[in-house]
Amino acid sequence: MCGIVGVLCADDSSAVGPLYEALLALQHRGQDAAGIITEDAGRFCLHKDNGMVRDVFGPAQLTNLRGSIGIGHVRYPTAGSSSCAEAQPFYVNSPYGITLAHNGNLVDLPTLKRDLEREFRHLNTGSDSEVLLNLLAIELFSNLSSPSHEGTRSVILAVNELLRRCSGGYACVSMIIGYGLLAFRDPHGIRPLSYGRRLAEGSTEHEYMVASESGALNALGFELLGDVRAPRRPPPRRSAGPPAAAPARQGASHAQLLRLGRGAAGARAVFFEYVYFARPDSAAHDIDVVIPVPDTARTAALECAHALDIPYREGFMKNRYVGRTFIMPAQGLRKKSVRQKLSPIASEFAGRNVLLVDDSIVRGTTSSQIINMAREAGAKRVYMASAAPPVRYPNVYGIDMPTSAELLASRYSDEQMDEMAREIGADRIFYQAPPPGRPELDDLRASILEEAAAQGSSIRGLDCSCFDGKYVTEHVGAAYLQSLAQERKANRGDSDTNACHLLYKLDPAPAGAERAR
Ligand SMILES: O=P(O)(O)OC[C@H]1O[C@H](OP(=O)(O)OP(=O)(O)O)[C@H](O)[C@@H]1O
Ligand SMILES: NC(=O)CC[C@H](N)C(=O)O
Ligand SMILES: [Mg+2]
Repeated sequence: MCGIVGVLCADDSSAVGPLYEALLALQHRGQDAAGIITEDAGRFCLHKDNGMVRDVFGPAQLTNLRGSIGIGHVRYPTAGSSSCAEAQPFYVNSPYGITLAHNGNLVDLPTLKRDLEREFRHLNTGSDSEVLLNLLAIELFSNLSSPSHEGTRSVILAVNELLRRCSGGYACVSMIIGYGLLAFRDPHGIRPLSYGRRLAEGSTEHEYMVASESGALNALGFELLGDVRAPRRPPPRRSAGPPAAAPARQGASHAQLLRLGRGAAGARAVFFEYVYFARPDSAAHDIDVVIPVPDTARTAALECAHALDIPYREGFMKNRYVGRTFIMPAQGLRKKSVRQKLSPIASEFAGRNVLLVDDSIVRGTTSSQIINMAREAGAKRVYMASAAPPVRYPNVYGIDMPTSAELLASRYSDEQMDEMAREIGADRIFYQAPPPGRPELDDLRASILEEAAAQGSSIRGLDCSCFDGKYVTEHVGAAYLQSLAQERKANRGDSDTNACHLLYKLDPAPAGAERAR
């Protein structure tokens, strides 16, 4: 998923504080690497590395990040490797200085890389975000050097051209030396990006923030102004409008940031950005207790228990020092971390029939471990429920699940649920499903769109490709998915090696930290 943030403060204020705090608020979107870049008197100050935000930034690093404007990133790798060379933001020095942080995934990467080679750009990593930055640089160069395209307009033209060239899911924040802060999203609006403002302390001037989630804005006291709009469709070649994005020029009116695009109709968010509720199931008669799989599933489990009228109990203690397992980069690490993260409270399981509720089952790593733990703790029968429907198709837009082979549900049809339950050790498995006669994803769509509208979001459609295999962009067909699978096979060893630094960080901290109190 990755988390991105951009901050534009009043001239004499420092951007690094809000950037750092926003990254902490977005930490759950990426645990692999973190980075912040600011601009100070025409120079970029950058610090990035592998690790969690608190590990990457100490007082010394934060002090060096001077300036009133900056962008930041927390990374969950979906392209290239986990190497710290691919931590973000990325930077190029021509035209001017440009830096970019990206959430999402580009499809058709080989073609874009070939194009860049032809245009004499050097790529130093396997990251698709570096490709995006170089495309932006090329387009800025051709537009900024045209005498008829001045300032903001030339930046908008450049972004429009980039949108035309790139397929996939991408939400980006960028800084251009001498121009300011820029934010844009892919034409389908697959990845989220919100923006807001607050009054600078002791001043009547506003400061602005763009972030992957409105939660980061709320946490820092920014008033939510809306989503960064996705253009209605990929704009035609060399067109000036509608603008997809606008820069906030340093020294110029901050209000320019408000012109962050038009025409959000059709914006399409990916369902994984939302938590939703499971419906009661007819098999509720012998369930004694509903137990959530912390953290994300709590809301779904609570609603499920309420609807089934069965007691809700917190049956797992969560180790607060272990992060999200699904976004860890290697299967061995994910498996080990589920055990480190959750431990069963025996009295909640002993002699009971339990319904474990999770928000989703993807590879089945969490469910198989959790079910095992529930049995070890003395549960009589263990049922497993997923608030999301079966995840059967790869995600190519910024979630690291590029092959169907690794997805538990892809190995079983709707008629083979008992076999699937056996694979993960459950007595039965339940998925969110529509009432008879209703199209499969209707309820799910309706509930997410209702909640999004209540939050003032402009989302009108959802990318449900993981459930139905329908991809909204071009280039994603059987051949493309096949090539991703081959690439994944070739790179598997890589990702396990790169996970070592995370194992190191996860292991020693918890016990020591607790004892120190
Ligand atoms: O079937 P899997 O491949 O295991 O993936 C699904 C699990 O991963 C996520 O949890 P995660 O530990 O990442 O985060 P959380 O603490 O927010 O629930 C999600 O909430 C499920 O529990
Ligand atoms: N999860 C993401 O959004 C990843 C961004 C980018 N594709 C990377 O791998 O760094
Ligand atoms: Mg979970």
